[in-house]
Amino acid sequence: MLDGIVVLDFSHYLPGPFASWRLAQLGADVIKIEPPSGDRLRPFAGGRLFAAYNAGKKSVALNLKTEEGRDQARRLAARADVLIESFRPGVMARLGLGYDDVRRDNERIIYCSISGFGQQSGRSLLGSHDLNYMALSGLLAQLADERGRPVHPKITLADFIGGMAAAERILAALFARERTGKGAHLDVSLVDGLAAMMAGHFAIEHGGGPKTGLSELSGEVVCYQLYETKDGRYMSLAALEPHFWQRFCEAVGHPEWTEAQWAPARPGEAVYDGLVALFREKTLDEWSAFAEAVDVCLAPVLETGEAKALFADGRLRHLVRLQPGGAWTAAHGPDGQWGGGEPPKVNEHAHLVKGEE
Ligand SMILES: CC(C)(COP(=O)(O)OP(=O)(O)OC[C@H]1O[C@@H](n2cnc3c(N)ncnc32)[C@H](O)[C@@H]1OP(=O)(O)O)[C@@H](O)C(=O)NCCC(=O)NCCSC(=O)C(=O)O
Repeated sequence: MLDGIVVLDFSHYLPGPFASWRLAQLGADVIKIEPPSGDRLRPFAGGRLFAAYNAGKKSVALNLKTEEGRDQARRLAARADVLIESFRPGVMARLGLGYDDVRRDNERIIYCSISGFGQQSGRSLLGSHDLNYMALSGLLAQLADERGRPVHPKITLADFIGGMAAAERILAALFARERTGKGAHLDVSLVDGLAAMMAGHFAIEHGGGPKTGLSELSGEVVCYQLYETKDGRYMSLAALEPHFWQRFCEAVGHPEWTEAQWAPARPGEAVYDGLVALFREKTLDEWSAFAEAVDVCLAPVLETGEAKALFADGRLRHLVRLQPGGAWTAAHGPDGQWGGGEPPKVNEHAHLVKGEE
């Protein structure tokens, strides 16, 4: 779909590389501009995290603190369709690679600046990371334990939501460019991505409702709840529609619970206590088999390796990649590597600039 679209990606860590990875999956040609020391993500987890989101891209190492490096970057930018950067606001302009600099040679460029708090806000110039965005957007407070303490998630949600938002804006700008012939400067803020997710919570609270969003979805009712199994694992029951709940109650031999779909999920409440006891009668595997046999919106809470196995053997839909020509194929190799092939080595594609000299 994006065959022939060239994305020049100066970004580090996760949000920008995730955005360009999504575009690469749609067929774009992504060239990473890395400092000679490489993307800051490269050293973590033996390079595996970097590999997951950078496979299929090209790497050119440029020292942008030298005139030669900046010159080469400018020449690449003059030929690119999309440029992504995620430095602190002002960094690219100081390097002579800001939007106005690049636009002079390439007025069709779609220039995407990813930042924590936008290019111009009270916090714009402060450094920040994913945990800060989750904290400030109100999202982290929604991941609290029973005592109200925020739970530190083991995945960086703002980075990925922000990366998706960046890819979404880039696609919209490419579409607009088809109609107008004009490029654009996109100001994507990672905290904004989370604010979009929080819009429903903000609206409910603004209208005098709870600060925890919709109570039907926030763990307060028996039909939409996590239950512990005999082997200490958890099942997610999400029987929101009355027909699923009724079918569940009948399938587990408790048709008398049908009327109690919205009963509170509190110890001491008869139906809740009954469900807790019921789920403890079977193991995760036994409940998983039940969930595949009976259509009631029930699914096991899986660990990483278990989930990966489900994707890998096709029982969940594969993460897919669009190949030139339009065929969809699995985006991960047999060794469990995700993203469609090997990641580039630092400066593996140096010829992309040398060829021009
Ligand atoms: C992540 C940061 C806090 C890191 O801050 P800093 O370490 O102070 O970096 P800055 O971006 O301010 O500046 C980068 C500096 O590197 C220089 N620079 C950059 N590329 C090059 C190359 N190729 N060659 C030479 N020098 C280079 C650039 O000129 C700047 O120098 P000087 O101008 O001389 O300083 C910030 O980049 C930032 O706020 N970015 C926007 C939001 C973001 O990406 N957040 C992290 C998401 S990942 C995440 O949250 C997570 O995984 O956790």
